Amino acid sequence: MSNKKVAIIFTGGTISMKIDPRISAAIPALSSEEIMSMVTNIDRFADIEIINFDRIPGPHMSPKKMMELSKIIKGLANRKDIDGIIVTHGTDTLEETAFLLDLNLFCEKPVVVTGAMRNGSELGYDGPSNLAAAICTAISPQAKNKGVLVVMNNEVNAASEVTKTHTLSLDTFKSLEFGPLGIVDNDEVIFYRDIVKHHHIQTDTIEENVFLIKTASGMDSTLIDFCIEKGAKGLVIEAMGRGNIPPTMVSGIKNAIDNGVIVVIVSRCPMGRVLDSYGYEGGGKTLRNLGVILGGSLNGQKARIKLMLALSITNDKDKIQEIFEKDFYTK
Ligand SMILES: NC(=O)C[C@H](N)C(=O)O
Repeated sequence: MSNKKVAIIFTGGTISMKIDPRISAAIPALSSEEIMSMVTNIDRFADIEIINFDRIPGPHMSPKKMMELSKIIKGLANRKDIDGIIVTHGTDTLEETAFLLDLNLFCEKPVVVTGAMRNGSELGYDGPSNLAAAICTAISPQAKNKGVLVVMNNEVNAASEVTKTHTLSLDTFKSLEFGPLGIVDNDEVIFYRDIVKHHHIQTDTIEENVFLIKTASGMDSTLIDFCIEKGAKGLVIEAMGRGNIPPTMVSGIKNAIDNGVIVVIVSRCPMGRVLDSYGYEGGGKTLRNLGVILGGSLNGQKARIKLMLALSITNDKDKIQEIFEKDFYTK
């Protein structure tokens, strides 16, 4: 029986880096061929097609580039000879790209995002083992129709749930609230649970004029008003707890909504969803009455990606509310 074929799109990140002795710091340096040469025995599992998209660090990734990536993946997914697709990525923004792809792709074939926490000059470079686990996932029939998956440290997580939790641990990608979907063990993927609620946003463009503001005690409306002045189309507020903000920020939210800016509320807590359960000034109920949208249990950076995609298809607040809240809120 012939091998399955996997396309690997290299975008950069620590998985592509080595330490430059002149500056004693990691920079992009490894070619995709050099990286693949360290993934030993892979020819027993799959034929690999390499696509060199870029060699940028995670913080250099942009929503525009994510959309380019999505387009390339759509093309690959339509090819009969490709069984699965892998994206290598800097871990700093990996969850944002993975989530954008998850929302934008309608693809039966496995799409897996991976990276590395240690660069090619460090002891215990984890790029090759993460790539090996990603390849095992990409060729697995069980990984079909699961949405975009993030595979690192032999854990399989859903792009819609996973977040980077640790600055240096190899075990940094966690689905804090619900746990991983599965594991890679003995070159095989084993799934333990599934995602029931998949959201999709069909678009080829992205609205970049969307800002993210985190709340902290005593903050006022200065940053919100600044975003409105700069012509923001959307605003994500990382609120406190269940979705509450300091009373001094309420005038900014009102100003934003009066100016047609779509405002989505998420929580700065790492787990749990927002709800309009508090009625005091700045509480979720007062924000809801002003017209904010509830972002469920998404973190700020993911809610921003979703709002950017939603705003590329409509400016209608009710439609965007439906995009965010369907399946998660009944009233
Ligand atoms: N581990 C990593 O990939 C972190 C790196 N700063 C990046 O995102 O490119």
